[in-house]
Amino acid sequence: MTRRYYFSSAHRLHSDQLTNEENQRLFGKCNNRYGHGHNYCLEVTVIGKPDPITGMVVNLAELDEIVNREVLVKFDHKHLNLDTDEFKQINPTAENIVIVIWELLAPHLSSLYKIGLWETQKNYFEYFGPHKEK
Ligand SMILES: Nc1nc2c(c(=O)[nH]1)N=C([C@H](O)[C@H](O)COP(=O)(O)OP(=O)(O)OP(=O)(O)O)CN2
Ligand SMILES: [Zn+2]
Repeated sequence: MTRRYYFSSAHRLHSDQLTNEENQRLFGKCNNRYGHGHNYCLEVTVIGKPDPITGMVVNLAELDEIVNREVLVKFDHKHLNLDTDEFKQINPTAENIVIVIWELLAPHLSSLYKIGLWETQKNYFEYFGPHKEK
C-alpha cells in the first residue's frame, strides 16, 4: 500500500568537505548561497497481509499521524540545511532525504517497505532500507 504526502522545503546542496569553488562547480545553481525550493512529493509504501479482522495492512489514519509527526512537521516550510537537526551535517540531496525519512519512520512502522521521493517532475528517488544480513 502506498500513500502520498506533500511538503515544501528549501535546501542548498553544499559539502563542507569541498571548497566554495568545488561546491559551485559540482552543484552549480543548486549551490546558490541562500538556497532554492522544491514541492516534494513523498511516497510511503508499507507491505504485509491484511489484518483478518480490519482488512487493512495499516490504517491510513494511523499512517498519516506517524508521517505527519515524524516528517511533515519537521520538514514542511523549513530550510532543510538551516532549520532541521537532520540536515545540519548531511547534504540534503534527495538520496540523503529518502534515507533520513526512512530512519525517521522505520522505528514507528514495522511494515515500512519503501520510501519514494519526487523532487521535481524529472527526479525520483527510492530507498528500500538498509540491507538486512541473513
Ligand atoms: N544526484 C542528485 N543530483 C541532483 C540533486 C539530487 O538531489 N541528487 N538535486 C539537484 C537540485 O537540488 C534539483 O533538485 C534539481 O535541479 P534540476 O535538475 O536543475 O531541476 P529539474 O529536474 O527541474 O531539471 P532542469 O530542467 O535542469 O531544471 C540537482 N542534482
Ligand atoms: Zn534542489
